[in-house]
Amino acid sequence: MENAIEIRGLVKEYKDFKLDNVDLTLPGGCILGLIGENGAGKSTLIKCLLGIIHKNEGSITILGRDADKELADIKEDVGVVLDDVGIPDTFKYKQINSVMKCTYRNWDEAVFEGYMEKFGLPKDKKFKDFSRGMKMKMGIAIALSHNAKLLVLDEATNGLDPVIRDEVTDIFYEFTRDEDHSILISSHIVSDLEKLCDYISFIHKGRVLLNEEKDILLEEYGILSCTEEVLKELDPHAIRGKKSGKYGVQALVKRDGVPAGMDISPVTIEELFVFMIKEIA
Ligand SMILES: Nc1ncnc2c1ncn2[C@@H]1O[C@H](COP(=O)(O)OP(=O)(O)OP(=O)(O)O)[C@@H](O)[C@H]1O
Repeated sequence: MENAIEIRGLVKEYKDFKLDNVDLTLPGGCILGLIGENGAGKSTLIKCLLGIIHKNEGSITILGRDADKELADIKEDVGVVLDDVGIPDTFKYKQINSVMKCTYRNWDEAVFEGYMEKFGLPKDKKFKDFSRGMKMKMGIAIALSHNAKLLVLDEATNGLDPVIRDEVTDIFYEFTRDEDHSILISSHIVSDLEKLCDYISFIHKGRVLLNEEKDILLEEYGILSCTEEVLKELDPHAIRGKKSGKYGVQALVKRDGVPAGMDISPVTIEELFVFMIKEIA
């Protein structure tokens, strides 16, 4: 199975910010979650990927094709939801449908109508009168209605209520059931990403800190609760972050670097991220 996305040596420089030599791989049929603090560079990375902004250096391959040369063609196969859904204010369902019909060769009106109903979106309301959640749902409905092979979602589930988020999560999951459908998704709702993703990427200050299979991360790391004294005895390489509290220390540890028999509890992806970022901040 070919990779859905391959980014190599990506550099994008702004005056006060640099995406610095980013490598990222999304294997076909998988879901990759991009996690990073505000301003880490997630949207910049996604915009470079989609050719919305120009990169300074690096190569990007999407669905096996060179993004520098074949972007227009590639876009047919990529469903995109960005923070700003980008629909003109006065448009209603009918106009949106007409424009999308002209935009995408594979636009499927019946599928779009199905999502309008599923998401409870009104057909007679102007886009500007949609709530934020409704706007995001519209973006997702469009992205899913042109037979895309890859979805690129930047904060696409923000503003959705928990029930709809759960529904949308199931839809994304279904989307990648077959091997040639993949998703790149960024979100601050890390618990959703933990449920959904096969791969996790941490991005911090413009650098990719980690790009790993989720199950491997959850298996390899754990939280050790102990005293400062006990922690000092451990191999410093096994300790990836710590938090001191009233009753001792909590440390993020690599399980294989810590002696057997110590009481290590499972870690969540959110904890893993917070501990790691605090350690290097
Ligand atoms: N057009 C621009 N000109 C200058 N700097 C920019 C521009 N666009 C983004 N930046 C800077 O690039 C950095 C990364 O921004 P980006 O939007 O990629 O972060 P993010 O990880 O998506 O953040 P958030 O989680 O807050 O959405 C920020 O410091 C931002 O100010």
